Amino acid sequence: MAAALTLEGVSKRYGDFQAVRDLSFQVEKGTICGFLGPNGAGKTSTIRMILGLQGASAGRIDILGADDGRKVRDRIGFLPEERGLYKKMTPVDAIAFFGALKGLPTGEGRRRAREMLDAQGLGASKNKKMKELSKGMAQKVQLIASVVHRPEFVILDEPFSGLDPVNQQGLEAVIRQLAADGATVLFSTHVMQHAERLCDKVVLLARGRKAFEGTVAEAQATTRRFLELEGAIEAAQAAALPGVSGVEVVSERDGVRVLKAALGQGGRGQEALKAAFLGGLDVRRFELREPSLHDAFISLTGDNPDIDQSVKPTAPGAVR
Ligand SMILES: Nc1ncnc2c1ncn2[C@@H]1O[C@H](COP(=O)(O)OP(=O)(O)OP(=O)(O)O)[C@@H](O)[C@H]1O
Repeated sequence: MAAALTLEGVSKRYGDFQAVRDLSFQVEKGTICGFLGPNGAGKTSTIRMILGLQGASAGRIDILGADDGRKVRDRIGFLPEERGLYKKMTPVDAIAFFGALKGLPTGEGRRRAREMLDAQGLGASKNKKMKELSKGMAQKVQLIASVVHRPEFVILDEPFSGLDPVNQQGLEAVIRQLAADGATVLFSTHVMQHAERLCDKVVLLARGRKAFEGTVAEAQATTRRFLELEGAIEAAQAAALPGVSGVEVVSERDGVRVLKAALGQGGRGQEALKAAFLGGLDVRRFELREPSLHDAFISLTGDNPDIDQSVKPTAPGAVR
């Protein structure tokens, strides 16, 4: 499959601080790629380099056949992390305005705006002022504004942040539809569940370095299955079960613990359960669990994606 985006050995320095290190990955045409990592991992810096909004300190970027995102800006749709549309505009005007910036005639922009707002359940708000919309509605409008010109490549920086679960689901549907219509989508997030459901490929970033590139299933296969056990069981008793390579106490109440027992490579836990019952352990509940992408991230990087990795840059005069 042809690549819509290729990064080769890309790095970004802000003064003495290295935000992105030797990053290489590809996004194939027509696929959905999740760009995943904690806050501060370097996602926004990379996206800005892809768009040509800031130069790379080293390395090469090819987007839609161009060596600079600015050369193909009309073929790209971008939802920035910082949101905000002109408060006094109506959604239709705002969307048409952004379309016009990408070369879409205003009349056509307004027509598409109405159609897309209707499809997103925002028909009743079409002619309100932006400042009268809820945050979730405004975010949907901004997403529509970023894709109204039907770009070949859509880049969304943390598109799920600030949305309630219903709107998050709606956004997942929009992203799927964009790819079904032939667009290539790259979105950043630190919430692994969205990527788990949506992505053909994920690129995991930790402290500016790539920790993994591949499918969600491939990422999950790098980490082990585990048994979740509940009962009056000591961690040491669980650790002694056959095939168990490590035990974590998830919770404990009145001597009843929930334990997470990691299984060795390929382990299915039958031996451990058999030994637990034969040994008379007080097992009240057990479950064989597949690792989530979140588990895979932790095992691949040693980092928790929920923990902010932002480090204050030491360079004098460096500004975000
Ligand atoms: N213009 C800048 N000058 C100096 N340091 C910067 C600048 N932009 C980003 N950084 C630093 O680079 C690191 C990576 O930031 P970046 O915004 O790329 O991460 P991120 O993964 O997108 O996180 P977030 O989701 O919080 O934006 C952070 O430590 C940040 O403080």
